[in-house]
Amino acid sequence: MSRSLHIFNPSNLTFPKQPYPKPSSNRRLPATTFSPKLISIKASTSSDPNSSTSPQVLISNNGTGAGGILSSTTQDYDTPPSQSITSDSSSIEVDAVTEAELKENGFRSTRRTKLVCTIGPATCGFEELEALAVGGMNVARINMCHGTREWHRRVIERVRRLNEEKGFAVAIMMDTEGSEIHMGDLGGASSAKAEDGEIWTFSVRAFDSHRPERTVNVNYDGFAEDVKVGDELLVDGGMVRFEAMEKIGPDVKCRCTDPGLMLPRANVTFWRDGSLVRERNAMLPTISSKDWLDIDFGIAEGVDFIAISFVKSAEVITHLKSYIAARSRDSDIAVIAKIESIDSLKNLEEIIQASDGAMVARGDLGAQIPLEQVPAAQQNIVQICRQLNKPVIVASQLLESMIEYPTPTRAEVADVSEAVRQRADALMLSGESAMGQYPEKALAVLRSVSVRIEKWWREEKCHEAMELPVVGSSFSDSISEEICISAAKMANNLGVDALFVYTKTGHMASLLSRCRPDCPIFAFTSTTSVRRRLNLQWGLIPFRLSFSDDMEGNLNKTFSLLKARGMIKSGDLVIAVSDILQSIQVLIVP
Ligand SMILES: Nc1ncnc2c1ncn2[C@@H]1O[C@H](COP(=O)(O)OP(=O)(O)OP(=O)(O)O)[C@@H](O)[C@H]1O
Ligand SMILES: CC(=O)C(=O)O
Ligand SMILES: [K+]
Ligand SMILES: [Mg+2]
Repeated sequence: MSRSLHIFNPSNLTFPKQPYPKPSSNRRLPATTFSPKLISIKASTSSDPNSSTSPQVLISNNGTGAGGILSSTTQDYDTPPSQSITSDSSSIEVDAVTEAELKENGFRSTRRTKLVCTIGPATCGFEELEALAVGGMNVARINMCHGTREWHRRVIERVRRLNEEKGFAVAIMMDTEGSEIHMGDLGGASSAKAEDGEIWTFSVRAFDSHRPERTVNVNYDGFAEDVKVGDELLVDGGMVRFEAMEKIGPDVKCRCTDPGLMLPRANVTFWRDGSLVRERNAMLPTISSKDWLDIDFGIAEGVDFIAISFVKSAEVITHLKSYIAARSRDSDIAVIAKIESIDSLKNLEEIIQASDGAMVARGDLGAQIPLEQVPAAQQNIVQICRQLNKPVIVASQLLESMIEYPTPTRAEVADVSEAVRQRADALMLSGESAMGQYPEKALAVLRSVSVRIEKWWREEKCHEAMELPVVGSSFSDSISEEICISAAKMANNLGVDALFVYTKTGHMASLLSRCRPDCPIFAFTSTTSVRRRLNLQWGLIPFRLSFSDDMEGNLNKTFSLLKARGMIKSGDLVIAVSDILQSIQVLIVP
């Protein structure tokens, strides 16, 4: 398939304009206090290791306020990171886009699927980044395959400034290059067109300034030795194909068999007798020496996620996690395993278990397994992630034609719909937002398709009965899981407007998200970095709020702050859980 072949381009069709107002920096309003009316169902438990009491369920209907039943306090969470807790305890932080969406469309129709945008030359400016944030970008991804560290540092700085000045909580994901084979940077050209039958030279020689015509450099020194005449070369996962004709020292002469556009640093794989050749490159380390430098850069910059390319085993993830833990004592960087190689499919469960999340990196995956196997792999990865309670991103070519055209193909819309229907946590734009002509339009398509499919799914009431195995290792963890499963079920049965979760580390929020309830989940956390990280997870609307161990006080404060901003109203029905008190509370907003 060629990137340049698009049969249908209806330029008169447009997607809906941004429904959101421009973000405002006036985000804080003073609190007023009042008591909520409370119907409480409480599973009172103690996680005190010295206590032998087993959990008991107390059901009470108490219209007088929250105080009476909220007695026991548990401390089963980790100590919260000390950094970035704002001292202003009378405020709540939520971004202007979410706030506007809640006010305009109500709780029910907020978008649950999260959106990741790869930042590149088309979107690296402050205004373009702001437009993406306004358009619903939850996570900005920087790909260390491209650009310099200085370039990436400036992008990170701008996203930070956007968060600080405009109240967004856009998280930053750094994606490593990995040590797979790729082409050089095309000497600064934005792309190179290969036509059918043309002879191109793939060379391990580095070209300083002048790149000879129809010649590309390959980054792997063993390339010319490993390739055999007759092998098939796939550029960019098969977007362009060649056949190896002749080897001359460091050069391999190849004939183009499937024409198309080659992008700088596109990946290269070679196939022999219908299967991928994994000779010496299979021995290359998952994390190269350049990747380690990039990881140090990511830690120093305090990125929220590090995505590791071409993961082969769980060990590399465990190793990286301990490296990060030793280097960055108070910031907690989540490690995302990119599933894009045959080896990662073989060790899928262990890899996902060891990681903080996964990415279905369909671009490279489709160059390593036959294309027709990619959809089944995607469904399997999404399902395992959900079962193991790890966020999952579906990535690559979701709206590929929008790199060039302002409207997607019907097939692309169907593909996005399928990922939403599978209830993946997040969808990702790659070239569409990094170097495409219509980044904001592509984001608007992801947004509108997500909202539409989610609504259809709720209307159809097609809750899949997915078995959710126990993921926690301690008894206290199991209690939290049961509470979240029950709270989500109650929320669906009672048709409540929102689930509230007060969480220090974000764990309780992720357990609720895993249940994929009908209503949105308002996640209150006291830490800015936890708030940003929760932005990757399905259905969570993360707020920053300082809260105490007194749940009655927390609820009063939250209701008054949200009411004052018009984000909830009297009579709304809410279910609240927390990692402070192991209970489920059903509340009517007073
Ligand atoms: N920082 C950047 N500078 C220049 N171009 C970029 C940058 N980031 C992305 N791009 C362009 O956008 C395209 C798509 O981006 P994407 O992040 O999906 O990378 P990729 O090279 O396809 O590889 P992978 O996602 O497997 O790491 C790239 O091929 C490149 O042309
Ligand atoms: C995202 C990515 O790395 C891929 O699809 O290959
Ligand atoms: K990468
Ligand atoms: Mg890849």
